[in-house]
Amino acid sequence: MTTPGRNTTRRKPPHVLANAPFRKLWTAMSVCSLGDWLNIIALTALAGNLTAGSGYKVQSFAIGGVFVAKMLPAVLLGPLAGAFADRFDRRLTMFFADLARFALVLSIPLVGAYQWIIVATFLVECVNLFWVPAKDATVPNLVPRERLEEANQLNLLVTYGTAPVAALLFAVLSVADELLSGFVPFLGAGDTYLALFVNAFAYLASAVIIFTLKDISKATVKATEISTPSVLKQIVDGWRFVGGDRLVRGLIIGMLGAFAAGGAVVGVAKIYVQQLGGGDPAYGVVFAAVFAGMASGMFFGPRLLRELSRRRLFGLSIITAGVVLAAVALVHNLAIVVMLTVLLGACAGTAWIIGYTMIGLEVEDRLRGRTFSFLQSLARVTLLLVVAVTPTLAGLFGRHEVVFRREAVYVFDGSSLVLLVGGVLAAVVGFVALRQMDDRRGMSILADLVAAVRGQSPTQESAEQSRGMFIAFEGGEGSGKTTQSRLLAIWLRDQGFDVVQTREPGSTKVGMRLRAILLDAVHQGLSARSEALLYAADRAEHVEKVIRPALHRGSLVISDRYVDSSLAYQGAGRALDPADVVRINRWATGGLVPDLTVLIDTPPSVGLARLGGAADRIESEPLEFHERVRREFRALAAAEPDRYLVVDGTLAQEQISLLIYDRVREILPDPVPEESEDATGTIPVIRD
Ligand SMILES: Nc1ncnc2c1ncn2[C@@H]1O[C@H](COP(=O)(O)OP(=O)(O)O)[C@@H](O)[C@H]1O
Ligand SMILES: Cc1cn([C@H]2C[C@H](O)[C@@H](COP(=O)(O)OP(=O)(O)O)O2)c(=O)[nH]c1=O
Repeated sequence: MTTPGRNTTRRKPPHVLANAPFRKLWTAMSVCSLGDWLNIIALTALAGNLTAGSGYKVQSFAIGGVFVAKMLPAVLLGPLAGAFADRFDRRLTMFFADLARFALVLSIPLVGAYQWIIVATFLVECVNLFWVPAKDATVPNLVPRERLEEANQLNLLVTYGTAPVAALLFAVLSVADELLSGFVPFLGAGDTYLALFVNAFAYLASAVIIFTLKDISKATVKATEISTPSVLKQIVDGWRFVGGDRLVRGLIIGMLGAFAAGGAVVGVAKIYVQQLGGGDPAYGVVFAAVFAGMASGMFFGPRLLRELSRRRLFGLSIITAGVVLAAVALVHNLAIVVMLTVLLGACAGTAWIIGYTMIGLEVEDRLRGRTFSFLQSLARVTLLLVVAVTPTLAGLFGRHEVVFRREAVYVFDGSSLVLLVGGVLAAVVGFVALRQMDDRRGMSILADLVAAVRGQSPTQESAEQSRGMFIAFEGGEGSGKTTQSRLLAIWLRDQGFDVVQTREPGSTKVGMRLRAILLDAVHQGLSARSEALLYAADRAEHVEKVIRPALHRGSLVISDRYVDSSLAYQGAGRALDPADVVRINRWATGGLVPDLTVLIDTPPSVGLARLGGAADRIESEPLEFHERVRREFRALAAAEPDRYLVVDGTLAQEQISLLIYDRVREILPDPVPEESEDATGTIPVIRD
């Protein structure tokens, strides 16, 4: 029973950060993330600087080694650590892990040798393997179920959002390091020690925060359920499930290409920047540029070129990323490289977010979860390979100078080569992804792009671009569309054309059910919007299953009613916003427009009088409704006289037919001269 006056709706739980224990954990997470990123940047820079005197090759290998040491533990030992998190107290696990990381990172400047960087990096990552599942398993204990997604998003935000912050912080600390080197005994230019100290103290700060976090209850959620099985097993299983789906295949190939392009820059940034005369601060800036670009791509990308098909934007952004990457490789100017890197990141971020959203929206439920986890494992492995392999490859290639007529020397080194090859590969991958999943095949991408840049809707597909021809009949009730479309079909078949005669609504299996709902006089309560959507749904099915395949076969398609009926009946008749009706129908039909629309213009009083039998839902609308419909049909035809034939529906049937034949004859594809038909006796076929 409810008490009057009391708010009976369940109150929304407060924001997840209002929850003090979670806020503490999140703060610790943020600090650690910042430390992690600082760690990878500082250590790769340090590895490069320590080996600076030993030549290009050694230096490249040294940097690649740090990346490998960083990534290897997760791939090799991931599943073991999850089990550990369930068996021990999570607060203490995290606390001691933080202390261990603090000590290990602090030891690096104290030892100051390359070998120790590798060992310490490997150990820090091993410790991370305990920290992360303990943290992941703690979140569901602190946060109510309905807030879990929000918590995960915040988690993701700090995991990647701290990267550009750390990179810029690194740039600042490198400058400070250099400035202070004269006064503070421990510091020297290029030793990145200041960054490592900040990194170490971030772990210490996290340890203190975690220690005060007394509310972590004993395990109710098992970390083993959260942490993933072996990465390799996930990938193999995942591919078995999703590899057969064309769309998913295209998405995954493309997203990995985007990811790898960003990874290639990160992998060789240190040596490349050094070749361009930049020091550690510049390295920090390039690193930040990749992530800042990615973040802006993820944020702005989906808002970009709204009129362009998302699938096309996806493919195009990867191709652009590839081209930009190649430009990064060839342009040896630090400032331009930084700007291009932001652009590269933005393209990669756009592709990634569009791909992610598309998996969410278009991949069937059964496959979606697997697709996401497959993608994440694969992304991790790809990143590992890319950041580890790129500096190594760069090292193998070495450094070459190209001399142009003695005046100009162009240095082409391994890092340029790797970036160039990476760019070409990314462009190819983008191209493959586009081919795999293009939803506007046969339509010019350039024209779409130009239209989208101008904020216009994409060029509509005329059936001419496929091999067949598409004629639609429109008009009010009883105007004679059915009669005339049948006669036209007979006339065309007599001439040997392959004709598909069809109508809306109800020419497909699903369409028949929709038609029953739409025209059944019993369904009086249907709202105008659902009516418009149901007609559009019927049309989408009609276009995809009947019209488009027939056009691709080269047939002539004659449809009794098409999009204009919706504009007239739902737009004008039901007074919906015409722009909305246009938009949903463009989406439903993929922009397919008839080559010719025949409007049989008949006064409603005449047409309705011709109809016998019970009126269906729409026929029984008042006369005024039908007048509005007629006016709209006429207005549509007047706006595009080239694509319409308007005939007076009160004329005699035969007269109307002749007018229609005359007009259709003009646009018939490949008219076969009568003599040749007589001569060969062959049936004319429609070709381009
Ligand atoms: N030009 C015309 N003059 C008189 N009656 C016609 C004409 N065209 C069709 N009819 C008749 O009108 C009725 C409705 O025609 P139909 O082709 O089914 O129209 P629609 O498909 O537009 O509702 C039919 O009985 C048909 O024989
Ligand atoms: C295709 C379409 C039809 N309709 C209506 C118009 C017609 O009353 C009905 C189609 O029924 P139908 O019996 O095919 O009528 P007609 O012979 O007049 O074509 O559906 C719309 O309102 N919107 C649409 O988009």
